[in-house]
Amino acid sequence: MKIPRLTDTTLRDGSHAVSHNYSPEVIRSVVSKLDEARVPVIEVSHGAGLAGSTIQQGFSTHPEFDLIKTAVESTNHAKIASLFVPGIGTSEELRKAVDIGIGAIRIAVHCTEADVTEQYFELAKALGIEAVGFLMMSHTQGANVLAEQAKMMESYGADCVYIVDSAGALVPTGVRERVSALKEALSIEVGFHAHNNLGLSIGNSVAAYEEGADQIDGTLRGLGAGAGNTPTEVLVATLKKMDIDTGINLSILMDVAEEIVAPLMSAPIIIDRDNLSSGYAGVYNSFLLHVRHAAEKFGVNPSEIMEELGKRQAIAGQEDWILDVAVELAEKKDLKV
Ligand SMILES: CC[C@H](O)CC(=O)C(=O)O
Ligand SMILES: [Mn+2]
Repeated sequence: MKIPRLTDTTLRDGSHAVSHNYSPEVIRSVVSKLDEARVPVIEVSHGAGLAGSTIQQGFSTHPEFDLIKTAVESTNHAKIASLFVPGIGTSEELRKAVDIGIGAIRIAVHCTEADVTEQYFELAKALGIEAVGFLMMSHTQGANVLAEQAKMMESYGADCVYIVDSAGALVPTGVRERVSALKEALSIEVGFHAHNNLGLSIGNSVAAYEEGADQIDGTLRGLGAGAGNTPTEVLVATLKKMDIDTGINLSILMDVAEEIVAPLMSAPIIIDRDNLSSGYAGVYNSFLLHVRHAAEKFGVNPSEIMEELGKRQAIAGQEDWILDVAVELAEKKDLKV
């Protein structure tokens, strides 16, 4: 059986769950442990990628390049990756991150927008780093559309393209169809990134692996946007049970998850009403905290906001719709009274 390459994104996707509040000390301690455990790739950046620290996405407490530098300085083996969303980040930040020492960039777009990534794949390859494509909100499109989009990324120089279940809305059959379509269409690697809104992050990651996914994401304790991600330590344990030895030290992972990451969480990530309704409606997970704030401010039910955003098929970058929807629902409620 092929051994999948695991990327731990606690220090990127997890950033959404801690309101982008990572300190250099946290970065140093988590990266050192992941490195010691021999996790091959560790992603570090604002949750929305390079230059994501904005009023719309949420400000980071510490300058992102200081955090990335700390990460690079804390590794002996692992590759440090960052996320890059075209339009949020620009070539300037990509160059700067490469100067600091990242070894991979993960270029994320809504899953029908691959054509905007060309210049960034070309730049990443010209700068000599690994370039990975991230097809966000992959549940919204069928396998053939995703395969076409992935082929575009391949033609721009991508080394791997991910099916990204941003809303945690996919079930194993949907994951299988999508991953196998990419495996068939591409000659490069295929990856899978899960969210746990339907409680399927491990099951979906295993399904992706069984369809041939070469790269799989996780986060310690599942710390990530919304319902969180595939817990890295649980994934490693599950793969071990399947006789797939990733070479990662499970006991170190369990310790860092328990002793360093769990205390960062204001509350454990559970599949509560908001997370389940978000996954069920197919709403982007990083909208969760914004939806909760808007619901509280305008006195409406977060699930209703999720349902409406799902109907409108809101995508990353359309966070301002959350307020629009909350105001409209509040007005309707007032009319009824
Ligand atoms: C804004 C980037 C986003 O959080 C990427 C990601 O992890 C996802 O879509 O799930
Ligand atoms: Mn994610």
